[in-house]
Amino acid sequence: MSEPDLREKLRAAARQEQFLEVVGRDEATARFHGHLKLEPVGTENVSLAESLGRVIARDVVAAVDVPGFDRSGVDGFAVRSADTIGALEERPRVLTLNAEVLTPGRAPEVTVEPGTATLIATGGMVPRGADAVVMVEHTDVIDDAGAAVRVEFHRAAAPGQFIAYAASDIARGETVLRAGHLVTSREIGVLAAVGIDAVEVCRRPRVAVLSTGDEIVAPGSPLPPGKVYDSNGAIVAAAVRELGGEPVELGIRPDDEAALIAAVAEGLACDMVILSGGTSKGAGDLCYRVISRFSDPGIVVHGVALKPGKPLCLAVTGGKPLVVLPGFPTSAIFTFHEFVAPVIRAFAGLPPERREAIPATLPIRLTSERGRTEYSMVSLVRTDEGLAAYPLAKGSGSVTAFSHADGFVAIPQHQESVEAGTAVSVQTIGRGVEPADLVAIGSHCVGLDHLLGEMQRRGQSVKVLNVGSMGGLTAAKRGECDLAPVHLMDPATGRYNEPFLAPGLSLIPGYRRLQGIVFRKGDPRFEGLDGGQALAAVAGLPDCLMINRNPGSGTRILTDRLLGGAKPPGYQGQAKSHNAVAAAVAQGRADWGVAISTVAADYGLGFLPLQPEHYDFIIPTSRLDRPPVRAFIDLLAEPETGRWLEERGFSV
Ligand SMILES: Nc1nc2c(c(=O)[nH]1)N[C@H]1C(S)=C(S)[C@@H](COP(=O)(O)OP(=O)(O)OC[C@H]3O[C@@H](n4cnc5c(N)ncnc54)[C@H](O)[C@@H]3O)O[C@H]1N2
Ligand code: MOO
Repeated sequence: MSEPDLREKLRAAARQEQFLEVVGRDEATARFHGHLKLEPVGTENVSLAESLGRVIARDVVAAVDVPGFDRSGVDGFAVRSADTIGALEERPRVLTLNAEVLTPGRAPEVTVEPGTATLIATGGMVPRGADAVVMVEHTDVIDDAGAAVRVEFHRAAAPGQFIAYAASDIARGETVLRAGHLVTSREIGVLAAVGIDAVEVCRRPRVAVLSTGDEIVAPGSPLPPGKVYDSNGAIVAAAVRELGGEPVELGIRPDDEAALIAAVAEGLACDMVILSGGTSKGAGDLCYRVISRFSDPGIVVHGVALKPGKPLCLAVTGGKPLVVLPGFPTSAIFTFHEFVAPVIRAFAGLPPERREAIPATLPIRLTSERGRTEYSMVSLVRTDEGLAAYPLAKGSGSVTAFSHADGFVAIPQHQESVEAGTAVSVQTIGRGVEPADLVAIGSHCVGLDHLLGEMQRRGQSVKVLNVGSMGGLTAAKRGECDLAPVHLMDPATGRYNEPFLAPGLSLIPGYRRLQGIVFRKGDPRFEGLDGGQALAAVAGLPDCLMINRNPGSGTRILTDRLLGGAKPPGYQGQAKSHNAVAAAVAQGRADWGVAISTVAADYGLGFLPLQPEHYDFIIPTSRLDRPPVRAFIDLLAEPETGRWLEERGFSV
């Protein structure tokens, strides 16, 4: 980059387009809603079949009775019930058969006079005079040549027996569906029953969805270094559809003011425009500036005292909402659901969402930033004492924090932490909380992913929380999981996992993963050496950068042991997973690190074996006999599992 270019970028970055005024959540909602008409954007007539998934716009009143006539519920004889009083098997009543057969759809012509009966089928119209139907099973026909056909009745009939009276299901003039009702197959059945073939539904609000940023790439394209797939566009468009709207996907626009103004103007042909990214303070954050071009009234909120979601920008122009969601995926979708979804629902004719808050206990301490109400996404697991709410502490930049969450816990603006063991209220997201058959909390491994995938294929639902080996051990001690996958080396003895067992915990041996040095293939500083030689060599190479692991991780303990107190360049770096180590080496941010062989292979890296580590399963002993746990232990022992693990570079 040329010197003038650099200076220009720096000036832009330092310009600090301030948030207008950071406001609280209620204030933000009030300002936004104050400029909007929260009602359906319009209605349209659609055919009955097309009404599936739509919202009824106007109360639907039945124009006919259902059933439309007094209808027989059985195959038998229509009678006057009084004629059957006292009928018994051994003393039947005998009635004369009328010369009419009432099949469904046939209007009766003959009145059932006293002493007579008419043959009627299920669904037939009950004739005048009759007030009951007797099942054919409880009758006998007397067919003497020359005489009128007579019928013997072996049972008395109560008045009204087996007759569904006209309008007993739906009465003409009755409201069968109310405005705001979502049409499912069941509603379609009701509409059809009252003869409706077209229905007035709310028009789906059209919502333009736009992702911004030079770094954003559409899924399906190759991903150059430093670029990011557009997940916001996809999740927002799908959420719009879920809420009864029609997304109009405008795709991705670069950080270019003119292009963005044109895109927003195009989007304003819809009922609402939603952008994401570029609303904070970065050098390329121009959405705020773009939106400020639009008036009547224009921006009403820029900055909310929430985490995630601070840079949210809410505007209204000509009655249409114009929203910039923060770029970070969890911030984007969280603020979408908090501020935008209620507006889409109203535009789509849907009533406000009913939300559920359920009590749970926080198993670990949560810290929070002062000054903003912080919403921590949590995953719920069942324990003997109720639900435990595990924070999915991946931050606003994560996609999975929101997508994997069962709900969230709010930490008030002025609180800095919530202690472990605190009772919290969890606001659930979307679906209800379904307890999984098997809960695994601990260290992640692709081998375990395979095993759990197999469990799922066999019909057992699984839930996995990757919190590291230590976190898994603690969860097992507290009875929060069925299994804790761990690889903890005792620094004193070099033994794995077993030294960490506590009373009430059992150890099920898993498999071994080969730990070693990962490096870029062809690097002459490593090629041809063995692990030990490489470790000795790097200590003396000042330009050979290491990427280290976080203290407390099994790999860090091993690395420290093998380095014997040496601290090669890069020792202070702290990647949190095998994959993060491999990515740093593959991308040249570091030259070497310690990771497992399977991950080295996935990243196309060179690998110098150091030693195997034991990846085992700690299981609360009280849960050993749970059928899903037994099934998991059995699966581990299957020869096919062993073969799969060996193929992937693990040893059993
Ligand atoms: N100096 C400050 N920096 C930041 C502040 C601040 O107050 N001062 N606020 C932080 C907060 S809080 C958030 S949230 C983010 C939001 O920033 P922007 O809304 O401007 O978003 P970008 O910078 O464009 O992107 C952030 C992040 O998200 C990725 N991204 C963007 N669009 C998409 C997409 N469509 N799909 C997937 N991922 C996307 C983008 O690549 C960035 O990694 O700012 C903090 N910074
Ligand atoms: O508001 Mo940002 O969403 O804290 O990360």
